[in-house]
Amino acid sequence: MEKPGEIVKQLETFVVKEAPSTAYYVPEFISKDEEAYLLQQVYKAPKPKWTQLSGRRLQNWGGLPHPNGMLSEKLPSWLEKYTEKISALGVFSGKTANHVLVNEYKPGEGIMPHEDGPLYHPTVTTINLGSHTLLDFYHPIDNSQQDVPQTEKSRYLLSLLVEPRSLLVLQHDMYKYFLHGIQGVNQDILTDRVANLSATNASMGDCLTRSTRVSLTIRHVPKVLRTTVQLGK
Ligand SMILES: O=C(O)CCC(=O)C(=O)O
Ligand SMILES: [Fe+2]
Repeated sequence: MEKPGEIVKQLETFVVKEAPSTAYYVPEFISKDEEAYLLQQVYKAPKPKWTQLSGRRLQNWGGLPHPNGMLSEKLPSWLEKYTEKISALGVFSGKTANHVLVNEYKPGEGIMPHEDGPLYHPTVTTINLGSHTLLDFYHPIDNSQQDVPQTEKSRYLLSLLVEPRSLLVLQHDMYKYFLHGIQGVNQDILTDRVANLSATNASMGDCLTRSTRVSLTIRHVPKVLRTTVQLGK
């Protein structure tokens, strides 16, 4: 048995050594059948479950994270299987993930560089479905560097190639210090800035065409309201 809060040994072998601390990249974390099943479940959700944003649409499962605490909702069993499997890797300090954000990106869509903020345990785990993407990492804006232009280009650090069926785990500086985003493009040309390239099926110089990608972003929200919802009272 693992001690609570300890990262399991198997996960340590998947650390991306070419990136700052800490990114784990696990190719083929789930099978093709599991991928098809998860996509089927995502697309079974009723239309109002989707929120359309600019550049992506999303489903929120588990409750809405809030500074005063999340009114937590039980996850559906098709997600619970994976929140439990991933939590058993020890990435949430012995706690179990209680929140899942499903993001869908069509080719050409993406997400602006951002931080995930203080409402979550500082670990994000992502199961990737349907298409690859490149997740790009950026230095935060440094206001003391007034003479150096602070553009996305100058702040860009590296990218991680996430392939379908892979698991990505980000902690420490890769979660807390660097910003992450996805460019809204149709194709990705792989350069030597793809830090996990040697752990993927791709090679330097490859041009990968995006199709629709669905990501399951699995996290732990520590602050939960201890409320029993009583209907009809
Ligand atoms: O789709 C992804 O992998 C990234 C999503 C993300 O950054 C977020 O939901 O905060
Ligand atoms: Fe994010």
